[in-house]
Amino acid sequence: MPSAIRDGRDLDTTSDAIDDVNALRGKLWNEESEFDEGKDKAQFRDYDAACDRVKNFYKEQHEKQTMAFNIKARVDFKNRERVRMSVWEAMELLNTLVDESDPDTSVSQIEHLLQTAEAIRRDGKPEWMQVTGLVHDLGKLLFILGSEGQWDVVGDTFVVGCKFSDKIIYPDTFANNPDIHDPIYSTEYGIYQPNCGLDNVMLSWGHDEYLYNVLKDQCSLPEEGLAMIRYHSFYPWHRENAYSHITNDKDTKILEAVRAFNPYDLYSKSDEPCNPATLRPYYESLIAKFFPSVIEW
Ligand SMILES: O[C@H]1[C@H](O)[C@@H](O)[C@H](O)[C@@H](O)[C@H]1O
Ligand SMILES: [Fe+2]
Ligand SMILES: [Fe+2]
Repeated sequence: MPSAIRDGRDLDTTSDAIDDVNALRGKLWNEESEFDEGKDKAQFRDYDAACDRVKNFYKEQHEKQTMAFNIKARVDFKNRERVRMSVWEAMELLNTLVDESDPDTSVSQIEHLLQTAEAIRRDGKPEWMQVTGLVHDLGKLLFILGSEGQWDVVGDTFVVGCKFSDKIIYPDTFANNPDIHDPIYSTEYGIYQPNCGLDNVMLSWGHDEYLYNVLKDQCSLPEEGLAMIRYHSFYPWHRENAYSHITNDKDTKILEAVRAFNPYDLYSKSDEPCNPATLRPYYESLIAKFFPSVIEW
């Protein structure tokens, strides 16, 4: 393995390291993963069979994630007072949240983060991807730091500003979202140009968007790691192939990375529980390679 990847340092600044990542990308993304198949894959994300907690969550989210709300959320994000905390402190703080949108896990958030990272590590993936797994849901801190509820923090994401895709789970629950009556937002392209690319598209506000914006200038994860964070909940795109009319070639490239990450996030939910105390030294050493000791959240 090239040294820059093994050591995991300066991945965003040295072009050698970026070449190393590119050279390995094909290999990494295409290998078969070895998951503990405790639960059959078809049993995950079964929203028909989901309990009322999950159904009510999405009904509320799909009604309230309007374009107006999304603009306000971004303005509030820019103007917020920032809390300073280490990555591990953030993991511990997050542990009080029970995610109402998730039909597949009731384990604590710290366990989910460790299960994801451990599954990536077991498959021999590089350190930057392990640590991406470790932090990918830390955006749920939004709930503790100031959100309106869970509906603007967790759950799958989708595009706002154009017609809501029927590839989003429970598509009928958009019936009470005022944007479906907007003369522009309700059209296929809405405010977007054909194939403008996801960089120019507004995704529903939540833990992915928040964490991406917090970390993009405060870590040395490669572009693929940041994409895994930003788009991991964007199932209508990465699983259902929606939105090809507004995505571009750059998105097609990062889609591979997001898809490579997804099984670790989803299927590790049935793995053995992890012990945070035992794993902490290993992950603290990885955190130190990619993040400053204190992050402004
Ligand atoms: O319920 C889950 C959970 O909130 C995850 O963190 C999110 O990434 C998924 O997209 C969602 O389905
Ligand atoms: Fe998530
Ligand atoms: Fe997750």
